[in-house]
Amino acid sequence: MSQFVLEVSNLNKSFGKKHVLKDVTFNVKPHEIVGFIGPNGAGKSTTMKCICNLIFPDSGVIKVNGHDLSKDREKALASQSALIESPGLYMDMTGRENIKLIAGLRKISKTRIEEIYDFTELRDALDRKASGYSMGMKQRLALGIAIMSKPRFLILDEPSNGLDPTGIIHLRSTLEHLMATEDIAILFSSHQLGEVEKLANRIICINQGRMIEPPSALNEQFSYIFQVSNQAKANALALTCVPKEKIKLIAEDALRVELSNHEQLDEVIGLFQKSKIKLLDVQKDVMDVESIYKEVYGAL
Ligand SMILES: Nc1ncnc2c1ncn2[C@@H]1O[C@H](COP(=O)(O)OP(=O)(O)OP(=O)(O)O)[C@@H](O)[C@H]1O
Repeated sequence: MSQFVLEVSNLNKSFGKKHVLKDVTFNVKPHEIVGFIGPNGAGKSTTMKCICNLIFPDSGVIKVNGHDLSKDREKALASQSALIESPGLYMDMTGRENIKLIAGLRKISKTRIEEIYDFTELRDALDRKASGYSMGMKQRLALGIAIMSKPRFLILDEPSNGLDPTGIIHLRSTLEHLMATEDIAILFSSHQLGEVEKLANRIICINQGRMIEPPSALNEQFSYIFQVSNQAKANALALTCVPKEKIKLIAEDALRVELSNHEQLDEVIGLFQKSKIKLLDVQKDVMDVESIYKEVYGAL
């Protein structure tokens, strides 16, 4: 079993004389939510379409769940699902009929279908025609259908496009719920930088068809501020799993800790709880992604 759900190596793609993907290389690990950012025309959609086999790269290798997309297409595609551009729903059918139709084609169990009904949170609206749904409802239905066959990897191209603020908040909670309940990793592209910051646990950047190093500040997105009953003890405990330079004592009862992943967050909280340190508050340290983005890509 591969340690990655997605491996993209040296992808190149040209449209006519225009070389739009230049040696694009990155990986996605199980259970990661990776945000894919870059200005208009940078190559995000083209990369995603290559991964979904909607267009073919000129060279390079794409492996999904260890299966090479060009050599073992069926297995590679069976491990992934995608929402690219508009959700492919039947608008003159109800939400329930849309789900049942695809469930029938994919031979999905009754229990799973019930889970998907719940996942969409459409409730009574499940029996109304999809044409009357809001963008957010259509998207939840499409997401439910996308995860029905339990893919290990999900691709979302600009999932927050066209959603109002309520829809965006709902999308976030839907994706968080998805991560908590399904064995899945997600790669999503977005221009909503605030959303990327809140949703992704890693960010990858592309510019003019080339992957570029995310600025180190973006990796600090895992910084958490812990307000605790005993700062000295909490500091000593945090030092057992995080290097000294990643911990800052920022107030009498608080410390800011830069973590590498969510597992480390659980580890630190577990250590505090075991040592009976009271956690008065835990907050993700919000950073200004927009200014970092401008720094990387210049004025857009
Ligand atoms: N079918 C196509 N034929 C010709 N050029 C294309 C085609 N698809 C994409 N391109 C070009 O490839 C480049 C990358 O486009 P792509 O859609 O991948 O960028 P993007 O990062 O997704 O941008 P956006 O955020 O605006 O969606 C652009 O210059 C675009 O014009």
